[in-house]
Order: sequence, then C-alpha cells, then structure tokens
Amino acid sequence: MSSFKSKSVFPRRKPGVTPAPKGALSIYDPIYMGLDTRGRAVRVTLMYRNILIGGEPGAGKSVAQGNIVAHAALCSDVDLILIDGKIVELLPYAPVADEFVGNDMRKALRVLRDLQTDLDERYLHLARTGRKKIVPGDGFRAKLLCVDELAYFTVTVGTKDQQEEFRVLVRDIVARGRAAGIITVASTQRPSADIVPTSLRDLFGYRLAFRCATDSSSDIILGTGWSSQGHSAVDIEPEALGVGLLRAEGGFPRRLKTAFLNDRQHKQIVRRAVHLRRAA
Ligand SMILES: Nc1ncnc2c1ncn2[C@@H]1O[C@H](COP(=O)(O)OP(=O)(O)OP(=O)(O)O)[C@@H](O)[C@H]1O
Repeated sequence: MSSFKSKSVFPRRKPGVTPAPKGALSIYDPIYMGLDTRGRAVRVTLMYRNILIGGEPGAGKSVAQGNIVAHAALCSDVDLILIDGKIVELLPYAPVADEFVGNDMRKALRVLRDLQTDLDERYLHLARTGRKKIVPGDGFRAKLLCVDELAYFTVTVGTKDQQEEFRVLVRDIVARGRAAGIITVASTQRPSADIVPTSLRDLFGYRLAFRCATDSSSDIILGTGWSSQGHSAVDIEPEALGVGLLRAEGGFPRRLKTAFLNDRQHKQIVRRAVHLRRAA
C-alpha cells in the first residue's frame, strides 16, 4: 500500500485560526447521519467525542461511516487518518487523507504510534496552558481517525504482539483523544467481547448498532442492559438496510435510517474536498 499519498507526518500548524475557505464545513458542526422514525434529521457532533459502529455484515456500517468521513473531508479544520483493512471502503478518500492505511499492519502501527506521540504533545500543551481541552487557535488541528474493521487488525492479520499493540494504541487514542481534538470512528462486523472489550467500548460517547445476530452483540455496541429494556438491534428487520439504533452518551437508543451517498456522490465530494483543502 506504499503508493498511497502520505504527507509528512502530522505537521504542526501555526497558531491562530486561518479563515476557512468559502463553503467549507467544520468538524465542530453537527454531522448529518440520516432520519429518525418521525422523519426528523439526526445529527451528531463528533468533536470531543468518539463513535463505535457495529452490526452484521451488509447491515450499513460502511455507509454510516462514509457519511462521517464525507463530512470531515469537506471540513477545513480536520485532518483525516484512515485505516481500512478492507481497503475499498475508505480508499476513495485517500486523496484527502493525511494518512491512508490499507491492509498493512506495520503501517497501521506506525501511524497509530505517531498519533499517540501527537496526543502526548497535545496533553503537554494542555498542561502548560492549564486548560482541559484543545480549542481552535491552539495550533493543533482536529484529527479524525477512522478504523474499519477493528477485528481485522486485532484478530486477523499480524502477530499476537502486533494485534495487542494495535489494541493498546487504539484504546489510548480513544481514551485520551477526546480532549486533545482527536476523534475516533471505529467499526466492526464482529461485536464480541474479544474485539470490543468493555475497557474499549465504554470509552465511546456515541454508539451506532446496525442489525445484530444476538442481543449480547447488540449490547456490546449500545451498552449493557439495553436489549433487556427493549432496545435491541436484533429487532431490526434483515431487509432494513441502513437502519440502526444510535445512542448518545447518557441517552436512549434512537432508531434511524442513515443517509445514503452513492459512489458518484462520494467521488464528487472528494473532488470538492481536494479543492477546499488546497485552498485552506
Ligand atoms: N442508508 C441506506 N440506504 C440505502 N441502502 C443502504 C443504506 N445503508 C446500507 N445500504 C445498502 O446496504 C449495502 C451494505 O451496506 P454497507 O456496505 O454499509 O454494510 P456493512 O455493514 O459495512 O457491511 P460489511 O460489514 O460487509 O462491510 C450497501 O451497499 C447498500 O446497498
């Protein structure tokens, strides 16, 4: 995968807020995810948050993830770090990514280690300035880390040591990233305790469960106990592609149908994002 564009790693930008190019979005803006059962728009604000997306194969995870990445690509204030074990889901966004990693464990680990170093720098900056979170003007741009599919890197490829390092790095980035302006979007088609252990899943402020095979898989995404209260992604009809249960920190799961961008629309968004990012 070495032919993918790879800019110098995590450049530090000059302090001060550069005016956004005309028409650019912001990662501080709510991201449009789709419609709820009453036809109302569902939006999530991912800045200072993370989102875990799970569900059985073909249920709609990549489409949901694509909506988030599309929004982020059109923002002038966030860098994209895309890790895609399946390669094809996020590849269209490689031209606007600071880092794109395909099915390459060594590169994935290198990129995550760099991100962890960046995280350390951000916390040092917070400690020095006596503040609790990174804000615009700090000289640290927001970053969006998207990992598709967690299981690929934690159980399928690489050695046991590499898989463990991957798990530890992702957990640290999810745990400390919030305040530091590093957002994680992680997807899995295997919502099981070994892929998404409690120590990891509890760190996600947003959970999005598409159809799951069992109540326990659904609970792994949404949080323990929701299925026994009648909120289970098992109840989503198999033909209801793109229908999921979205739960925000402290809230009830809310049924939504995600917005669907086709390949042509993604291509158009990437072209626009390339233009916006050059102008930024
Ligand atoms: N919101 C939606 N509206 C219409 N169709 C959708 C929607 N979401 C998903 N689909 C349909 O379902 C198909 C599978 O969706 P998607 O690729 O997102 O599944 P997935 O959960 O990522 O699967 P896998 O785990 O195998 O990668 C899409 O190609 C599309 O045809």
